[in-house]
Amino acid sequence: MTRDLVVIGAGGFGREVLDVVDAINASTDAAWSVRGVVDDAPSQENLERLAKRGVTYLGGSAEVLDSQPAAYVVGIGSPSVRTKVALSFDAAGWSAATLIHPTVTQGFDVTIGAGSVLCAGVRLTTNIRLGRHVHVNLNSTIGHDTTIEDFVSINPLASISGDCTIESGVLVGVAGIVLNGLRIGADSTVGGSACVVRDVPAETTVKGVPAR
Ligand SMILES: CC(=O)SCCNC(=O)CCNC(=O)[C@H](O)C(C)(C)COP(=O)(O)OP(=O)(O)OC[C@H]1O[C@@H](n2cnc3c(N)ncnc32)[C@H](O)[C@@H]1OP(=O)(O)O
Repeated sequence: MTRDLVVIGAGGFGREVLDVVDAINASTDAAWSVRGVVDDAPSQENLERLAKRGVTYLGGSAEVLDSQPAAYVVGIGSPSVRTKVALSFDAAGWSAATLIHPTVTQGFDVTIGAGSVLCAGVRLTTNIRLGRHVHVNLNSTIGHDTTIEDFVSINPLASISGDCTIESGVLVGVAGIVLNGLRIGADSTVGGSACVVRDVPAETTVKGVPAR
């Protein structure tokens, strides 16, 4: 059955989410019908990019929240912005869609929360928990027995080892590595290409090798 979908965010990740939708539809017989994209302040360039792919710009979130509820997904990389947007759509009775690119591989006993987006080439092994509205970007890997809490963003090529806990609202930058058994505290940021070798407290930015 085809379901109506609204994508929030006309920026880079919002349009990458449209690519995930296209790939799902190509592999599963038009699972989603994209009603359009919501953005409170789209650039002219991004409006032209949407028009070029034949996707309707629906307006800002306030006006769209007044329309008939559909499934929604937030294509915004920032965990804090994504949290606010998702909570407003949830409160208005919209339902979060989970989008998994057909090239994603999953092992035994993996659960993925509503609103999450897994991009091309992501690999999850076994006994993994992903919360709500988690983004796992291109070619990232998540190891065994790891928990990724709500609203986490894992950027491309990141590698989260086994037995890790990534608390809510964390951003792991492009090609970031978290060694096994570690905990990244809520709302922290791991810099691009960092290697995390010890636990990171909440609301902390770490970068470099070893990450500090
Ligand atoms: C498809 C996509 O595009 S997905 C998006 C991919 N992008 C990412 O994942 C970005 C991840 N973000 C980062 O790595 C950021 O640089 C952060 C969060 C680590 C730091 O951001 P800011 O606090 O704004 O740092 P800022 O740019 O001011 O730099 C501060 C210092 O840290 C250094 N620095 C910045 N990022 C890094 C990094 N990843 N590793 C090591 N050093 C870094 C800078 O060189 C600078 O050093 P200096 O003071 O000696 O000149």
